[in-house]
Amino acid sequence: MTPVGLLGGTFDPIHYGHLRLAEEMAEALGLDAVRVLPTGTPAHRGRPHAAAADRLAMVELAIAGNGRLRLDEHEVHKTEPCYMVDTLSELRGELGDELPIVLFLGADAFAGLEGWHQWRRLFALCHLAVAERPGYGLDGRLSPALAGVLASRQTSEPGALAGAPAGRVFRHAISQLDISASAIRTLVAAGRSPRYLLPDSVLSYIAQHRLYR
Ligand SMILES: Nc1ncnc2c1ncn2[C@@H]1O[C@H](COP(=O)(O)OP(=O)(O)OP(=O)(O)O)[C@@H](O)[C@H]1O
Ligand SMILES: O=C(O)c1ccc[n+]([C@@H]2O[C@H](COP(=O)([O-])O)[C@@H](O)[C@H]2O)c1
Repeated sequence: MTPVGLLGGTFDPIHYGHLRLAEEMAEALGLDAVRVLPTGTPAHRGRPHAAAADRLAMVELAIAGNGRLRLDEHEVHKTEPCYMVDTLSELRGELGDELPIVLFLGADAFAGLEGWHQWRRLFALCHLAVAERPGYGLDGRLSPALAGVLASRQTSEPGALAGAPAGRVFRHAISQLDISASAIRTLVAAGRSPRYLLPDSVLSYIAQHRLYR
């Protein structure tokens, strides 16, 4: 069964690092659909700088015209903290237990996985696809628990993810783009240009709505 991809994020704002992660991981795994899931109220970090409605609008602008990327609104309208295990359980209720779901993560997010709510349950709900990210090498730096997860669950075989609904970890080296939402916010706040780090349509939205000043 062709798995469905899921890219969660605060997207404050969405940028080319996110978009290349979605595109390259989907291509590597042969996926037709990736759900792009902006979080409403993150459980794990401070309140986002832009309102949920603005982050949602920027995601819509960024993915427009890419038939493989679809907005997923499961979290963005929620005012209570969003936990991925809950979102995945909701998705399982809608998509069924058989469809493989692949959660895309940058290496920084994977390295912090133990801090996630009921993190071990994730492996019963989805696969993980972990992308290398500049400044966040994984080898030799993981906690014993996460190193154990890789040792027992890692695969470099896309077919292993299609053959089961959940439980494997696929690692893939995507284009290394040293782009972060926080660096973009810092540039905007300093009156400097973040152009070419994110789509022009998103940049225009930021300017029009005077975000991150
Ligand atoms: N440049 C990048 N390369 C690879 N993965 C990335 C990149 N930027 C973000 N990601 C991944 O995308 C997901 C969502 O990231 P998030 O929305 O927090 O963006 P961010 O740029 O890390 O934000 P911030 O700087 O505010 O922390 C996470 O899994 C993160 O690891
Ligand atoms: O469920 C959790 O406890 C949890 C803890 C940290 C992060 N997440 C999710 O991981 C995704 C990436 O987080 P972030 O902070 O890099 O935007 C996003 O979808 C978050 O909701 C989820």
